[in-house]
Amino acid sequence: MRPELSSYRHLAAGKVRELYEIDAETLLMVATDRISAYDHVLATLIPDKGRVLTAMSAYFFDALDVPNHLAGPLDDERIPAAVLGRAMVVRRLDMVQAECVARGYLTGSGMVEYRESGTVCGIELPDGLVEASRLPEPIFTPATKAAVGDHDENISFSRLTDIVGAELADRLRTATLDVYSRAAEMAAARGVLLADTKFEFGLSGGELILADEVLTPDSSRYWPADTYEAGRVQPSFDKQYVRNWLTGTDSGWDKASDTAPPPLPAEVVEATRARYIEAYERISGLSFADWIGGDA
Ligand SMILES: C[C@H](c1ccccc1)n1cc(-c2ncnc(N)c2C#N)cn1
Repeated sequence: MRPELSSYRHLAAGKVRELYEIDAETLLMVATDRISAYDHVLATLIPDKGRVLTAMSAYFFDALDVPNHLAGPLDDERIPAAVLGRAMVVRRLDMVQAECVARGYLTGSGMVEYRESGTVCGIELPDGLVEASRLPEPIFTPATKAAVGDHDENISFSRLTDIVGAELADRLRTATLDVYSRAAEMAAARGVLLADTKFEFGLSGGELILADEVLTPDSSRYWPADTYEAGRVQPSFDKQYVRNWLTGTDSGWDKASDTAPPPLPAEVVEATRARYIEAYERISGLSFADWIGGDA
């Protein structure tokens, strides 16, 4: 008999995720069907988003032979029925207080910084790069962890060294770039570009452990390879329908205003759900219909 979610102490809430305590050594990380866009958590849920993103993390944890924080199978008996398929039982770790970001392409905050200084996190880049340029090689661009709702702040490797020490900073950089490169190669083989991704690591007995969600569309930028063209903002593989509707005339919403976005129409919800499933199936080669949970 599976326990009720209410039997676990709620520890933390992210924009779209929840963290619960199972016991002193074990946590339950739950992915909700919430979606965020333009720094707002939308009022409309995307059915199965939590399950798709959990399936994506589970796929990569399995495919990448990197020590990770999973403490049980994705159908572990400790997972409540209400969140089966969108929750992971994980080891409680001493989390490294930095976001470990790898970038293979120039966009987002990296592009903003490059325009101002020709560098990203203190890393000098060639002249003449434009929005979505592929970088000569992937770069490690750490950031400090922001409070929920705030933006992470990009920091230099030297600053990271001040925060976590030189030895751990070097291990974080190596692990981040290694996992990014392998995942990017896997995705590219299936026609999807992994532009950048954010990892979180923890420590257990001095060992570096890959934690949090990994290589999901919420922690990464995925672009369709067949429409890739440097020099313009690329369409998000998963959120473009939402972005286009919110910034189009039908929504009546002004992105520059401080007002909450309106609810999404059913056709945008369904198209977005389908894109999340397509991303998972294309990248993993697995069928989402075979994933656990749902109809809980
Ligand atoms: C950012 C993320 C979070 C998720 C869900 C909701 C709010 C925050 N989070 C993960 C831990 C964490 N702490 C100890 N051991 C771990 N294995 C993990 C993990 N993963 C702390 N925060």
